[in-house]
Amino acid sequence: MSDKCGNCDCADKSQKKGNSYGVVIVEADKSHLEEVAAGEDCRIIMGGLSMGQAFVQAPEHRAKPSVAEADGIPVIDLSPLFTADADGVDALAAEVGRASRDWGFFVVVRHGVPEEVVARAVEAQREFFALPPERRAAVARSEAAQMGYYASDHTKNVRDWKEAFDLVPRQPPPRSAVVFDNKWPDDLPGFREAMEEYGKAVEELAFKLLELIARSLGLRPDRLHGFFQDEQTTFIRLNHYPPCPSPDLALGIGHHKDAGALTILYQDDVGGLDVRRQSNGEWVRVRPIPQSFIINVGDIIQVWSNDRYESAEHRVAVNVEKERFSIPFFFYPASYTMVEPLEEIVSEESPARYNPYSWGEFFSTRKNGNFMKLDVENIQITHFRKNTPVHVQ
Ligand SMILES: O=C(O)CCC(=O)C(=O)O
Ligand SMILES: [Fe+2]
Repeated sequence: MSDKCGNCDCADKSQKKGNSYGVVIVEADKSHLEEVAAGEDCRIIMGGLSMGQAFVQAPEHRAKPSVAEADGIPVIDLSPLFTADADGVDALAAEVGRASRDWGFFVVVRHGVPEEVVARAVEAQREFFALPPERRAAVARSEAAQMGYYASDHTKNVRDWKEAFDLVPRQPPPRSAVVFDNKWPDDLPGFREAMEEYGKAVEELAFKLLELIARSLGLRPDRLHGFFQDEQTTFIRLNHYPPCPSPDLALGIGHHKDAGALTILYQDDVGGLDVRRQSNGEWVRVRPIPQSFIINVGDIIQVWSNDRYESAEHRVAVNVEKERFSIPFFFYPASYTMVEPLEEIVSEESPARYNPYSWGEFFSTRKNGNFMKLDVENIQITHFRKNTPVHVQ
């Protein structure tokens, strides 16, 4: 096997050439691949990625040149959490509930995560992606040890125009199916400390948000905490989207829903995150707001709430001129959690819409799916929906 990735110049030898690991070509779809003239011949290398067929989205999934910036995505000021104002917290929970129901997404400001902690993490992230390729490759993830660097993720079998570094803010016990050992780059002073500090601060915010979600569902504030107490499978991802020569064809991340409970996302000032609005199915861009986090409820909260809240589809558009950085914190429960609609929420009139599923198994299947081309869609919560035929895209 060659010592290079089959699709670009990254060091991922597991990548087979062209279509064996790229776009699933359904007969009717073949035409759009010709727009990237014969793959290799037209390669433009940017930020270590080179444009080729594997990145080409089917026409219906591409970003349109102008997507409205959403005024509609609610911006929620969390400061009532930090004053002893019980009425303020109730009103906040109601606001979080409405946003989770109508959008599945909201932006929080005055969230309590210190500005300097975010700044140090972002600085460390930029330094990491500025390292020469061999130093990034030295901390590459593998199928057996999935934390670390990679430049070859696929969403729905189309390659994403990005590189990333995954780490866990807490070490789960070794009995988890997936190995979660962090890989820290050598000679990058302050990187590990900045990430650990960031992970701790954002986890505090995650628990506060969980409490607001529980209150908004009429549950006791700490009702959901137990799922995350000791053995969380939470991880942090540092995303780097280099400038892209064909932002009309490729995406930074293809359309998807987040599988976990909550995602707490830092984005820089470039913009590119699009959310599919639930009321009309239109894509809207989330406007960058300094010192904010974007929050989305993931599939687990959709299931716990028995569809009162919906995990919204989103994607990341890229652009020709600017690189973009983001940091999602994926707040995931312990791997032994059985995910099912909460008993307080289901009733005779509103029976459970999902069969229980094991989070650990779901998570490992999803993660392992990142390493191979799948003939069917990777595992989704729709597969556990009661009385619904399995949906394969
Ligand atoms: O980079 C972003 O804005 C979003 C990233 C995202 O959706 C993800 O990593 O799941
Ligand atoms: Fe996402």
